[in-house]
Amino acid sequence: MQSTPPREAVIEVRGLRNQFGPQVVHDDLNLDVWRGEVLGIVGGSGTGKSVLLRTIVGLNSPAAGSIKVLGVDVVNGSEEDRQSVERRWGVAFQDGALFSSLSVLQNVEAPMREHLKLSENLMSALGQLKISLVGLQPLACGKMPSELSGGMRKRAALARALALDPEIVFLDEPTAGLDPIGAAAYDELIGELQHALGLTVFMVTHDLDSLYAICDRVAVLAEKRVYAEGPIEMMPEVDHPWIQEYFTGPRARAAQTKTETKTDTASLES
Ligand SMILES: Nc1ncnc2c1ncn2[C@@H]1O[C@H](COP(=O)(O)OP(=O)(O)OP(=O)(O)O)[C@@H](O)[C@H]1O
Repeated sequence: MQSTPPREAVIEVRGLRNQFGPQVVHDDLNLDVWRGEVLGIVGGSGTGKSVLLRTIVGLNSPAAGSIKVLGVDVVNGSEEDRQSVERRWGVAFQDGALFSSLSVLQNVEAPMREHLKLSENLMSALGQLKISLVGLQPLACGKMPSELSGGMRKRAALARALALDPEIVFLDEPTAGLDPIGAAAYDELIGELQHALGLTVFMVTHDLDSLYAICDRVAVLAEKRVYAEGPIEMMPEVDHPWIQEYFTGPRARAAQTKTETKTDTASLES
């Protein structure tokens, strides 16, 4: 009998507290993210989803607690350790946060320029590869961020997040502002990349379609902590008003039906 290999936590958050003045956003928050999973972070508006992401990637200093990413303490560890682990993750923010004065290719090259010593030719070739990996046409390489559609900007941000071949990708509201077809295409892309590259994906989202389509697990923020975590199918059983409303409401039912129909069609085709 084959035994399942033990799960490896690539992110370990313990006793996290985030506070802005008198406002406590997180209090004793704990979370594990497993290697290779797509984890969806959900919760009502203002529950601190983005703050959690920003704290893990070092853009916000917590009031208390520890965070280990790939075994490195990114809160209390040395700057050197932090920098070494930073290269092993990529982040794509909601609005893309691309450098407006750089072309798409230059944006994707930027992390390589900062962290690697590569020739211009190699950097350009790798940049073009990442850009094609996210489904953008070669023509997009020379465009400026202001010349891109919202969906293209998100893909360009993803290409930049993939620049250093990361093990973990953080996505903040990746499908926000996309039309349903664009959002579904983006979900598919994330799913494909996750399988092909063995990525761990930490995704803050409000999008129920994404949660049903690509997330292995969800973690729900409520009451200043991770109130519930597990496969999405378990969420309707959680006794919390927001979780009940979110996961059993008409939008959740529609998203679930959509995924079931897609799975049925796929199994008929195979
Ligand atoms: N730098 C900051 N200074 C002060 N307050 C902040 C700061 N960053 C976030 N907050 C507050 O922390 C709370 C959580 O913010 P966050 O953006 O993480 O919420 P969210 O769950 O991502 O919300 P949404 O779903 O609406 O995007 C909010 O009340 C916000 O105003």
